[in-house]
Amino acid sequence: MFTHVTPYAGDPILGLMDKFANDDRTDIKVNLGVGVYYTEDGKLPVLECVKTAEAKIANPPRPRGYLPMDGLAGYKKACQELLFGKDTAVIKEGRVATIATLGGSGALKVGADFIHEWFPTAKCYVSDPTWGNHISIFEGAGLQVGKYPYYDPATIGVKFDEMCAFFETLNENDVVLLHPCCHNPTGVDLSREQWEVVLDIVKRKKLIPFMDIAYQGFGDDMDADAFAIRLAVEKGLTVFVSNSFSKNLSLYGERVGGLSVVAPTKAEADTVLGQLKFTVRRIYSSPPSHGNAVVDIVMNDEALFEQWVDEVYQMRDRIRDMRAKLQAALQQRLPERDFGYFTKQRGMFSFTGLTAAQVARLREEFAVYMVDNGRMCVAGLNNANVEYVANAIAEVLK
Ligand SMILES: Cc1[nH+]cc(COP(=O)(O)O)c(/C=N/[C@@H](CC(=O)O)C(=O)O)c1O
Repeated sequence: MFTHVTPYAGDPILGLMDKFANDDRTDIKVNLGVGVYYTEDGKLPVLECVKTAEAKIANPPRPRGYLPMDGLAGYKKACQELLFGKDTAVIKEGRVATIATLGGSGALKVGADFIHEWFPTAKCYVSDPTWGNHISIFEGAGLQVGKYPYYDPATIGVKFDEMCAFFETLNENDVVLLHPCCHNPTGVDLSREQWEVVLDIVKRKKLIPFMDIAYQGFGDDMDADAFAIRLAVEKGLTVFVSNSFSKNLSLYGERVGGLSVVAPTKAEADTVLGQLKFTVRRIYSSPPSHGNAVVDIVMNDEALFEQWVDEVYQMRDRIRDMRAKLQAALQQRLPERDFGYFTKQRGMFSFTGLTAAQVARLREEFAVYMVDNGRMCVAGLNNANVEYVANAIAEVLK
């Protein structure tokens, strides 16, 4: 019956979790693979603000009825205010259609399905490289997916002129998938000046910008990290924004994300919201109640919101500290090389330039796990393992 079905090769990122868990070497093993924040003690944190919210949810116990297809109103309000700014015109004018989704992944899927249904000739273009699941999700929704020039290993920067020239060749309603901050996997972002240029091209060519922000707060700060999103609104663009609370609320398994679509008019936003709800209904019907409740409580209580922002910045700063320490440790071991990219790159990841063979040696000889493309999740480093990791990288680079 299923003999024609192709075996699944496994996911290059999530597959590492299983390999790491099954690695029974007892001395030291370091997980720099999946984009998850670990504390200095190497543990997944439960944020204080989340503990408070969960205590409220637990007492008195709440029934777990179906949520609306688009999620709790407070959850949607939180997404909009984080992405577009509190009390902004676009929100007051009712031009943002927002739904709660099953993580950022669910937001990308609902958005991709919506685009394929209502813009059937649209193709999707992702940065080269990008988060691998971007390609799978949009192809799975039926869109053809291409790549636009992005990362330049020679400069450890962006192939900006090539990127702009490529955008000039695209057709009306083609989708360009953009990382507003903390680019995955490179950690290399566009400057504010470059965003101005790119979004002017997007506007003139009538492209559909789809901005995927999964690390808000890990770059500079909550508002600065949303600069590109707010600039798109300022330029009068229709923009799709997928957001994730997996990392900045450390709620990976609760599947908390959002999809927002900024429309030209309230009437169009309302129509889009209806179709987004219909798309949710026919994929997973409604979002999970616990994650929705946690986000609603944390984001709409002033004190808890402030506490949350502070906890995110503590995570951000610890990652920055680890970037500096690893860079110094490697520079000391291999002074002839330039490891400046560790502190130039931002967010959770560093694109090391290590080859797949070198990554394999790190895993096999040193039990240091990274994604095959050389991406390192810096949040897996701590003061107990950073020297060990530097030794291992220095060895495979010799
Ligand atoms: C850019 C980006 N967008 C969306 C997601 C999905 O997040 P979620 O809200 O959990 O559905 C991730 C997850 N990235 C990490 C984990 C993964 O691959 O799923 C990663 O890159 O390791 C991203 O890195």
